[in-house]
Amino acid sequence: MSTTVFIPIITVDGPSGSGKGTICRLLSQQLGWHLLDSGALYRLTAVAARHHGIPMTDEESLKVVAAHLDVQFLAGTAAEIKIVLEGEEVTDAIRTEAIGADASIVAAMPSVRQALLQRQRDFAALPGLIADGRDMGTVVFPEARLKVYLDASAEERASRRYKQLISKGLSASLEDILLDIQARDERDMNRSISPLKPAPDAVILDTTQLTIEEVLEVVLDEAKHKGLR
Ligand SMILES: Nc1ncnc2c1ncn2[C@@H]1O[C@H](COP(=O)(O)OP(=O)(O)O)[C@@H](O)[C@H]1O
Ligand SMILES: Nc1ccn([C@H]2C[C@H](O)[C@@H](COP(=O)(O)OP(=O)(O)O)O2)c(=O)n1
Repeated sequence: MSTTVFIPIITVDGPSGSGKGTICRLLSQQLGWHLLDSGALYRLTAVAARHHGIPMTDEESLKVVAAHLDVQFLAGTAAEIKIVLEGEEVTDAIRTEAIGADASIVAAMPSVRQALLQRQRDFAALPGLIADGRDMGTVVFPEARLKVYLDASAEERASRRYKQLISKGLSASLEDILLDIQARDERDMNRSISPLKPAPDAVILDTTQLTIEEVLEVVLDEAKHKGLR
């Protein structure tokens, strides 16, 4: 007789700059669970395509790139995960706004999403998984015990991104970032496949006026309610 092992999963979805990555890293540290940064897979597909000279319009070739991504997620210092693509470290290179925009374009292609689906599900392992993305609660892990949807005003999200870039010593324009965020929201929310939207059973949290610590506390409380800690 085979038994199915229950793997606890917390999904965290939401638009760019809502705080998903930050909260997911902290949750993964506090609970000691695995972490899936699904956005990184779409970013890596865009970077690999650029390396191979494939235009972001060529869905047939992009699907092949996504299906054969040669990537390793290596444990680095603290919560930092080192990402190696085709033997080259790309941890920072995949985080630019330009790659974010390309990722959002390839992510609207059904065959690219299909090619990455099983790879994402394979991250589920004991003692548990924190899954960060756009469709974690709706499509990839619909059985997750706790689903969180983080949101914040576009202006607040742009301001967070702006501060993040400036603190890294990069130059940035707040207006350009706001326009980029609005364009990405529009594409991610209105695509025909797996659009960004809260799962019907998601806990929706507007973080515009909340600190990172406050958001973490609410999510940890919800996890406790669901018997996850
Ligand atoms: N509640 C918050 N209040 C203020 N700044 C935040 C908050 N949540 C996240 N940030 C900051 O906003 C930036 C973007 O957060 P991030 O976690 O990368 O968002 P996402 O993964 O949703 O794109 C980071 O610099 C992070 O420190
Ligand atoms: N599960 C996911 C994760 C990301 N995407 C797409 C849509 C996003 O605009 C890009 C980049 O995602 P990522 O989470 O890395 O971006 P942000 O950190 O939120 O700016 O990938 C997706 O369609 N589905």
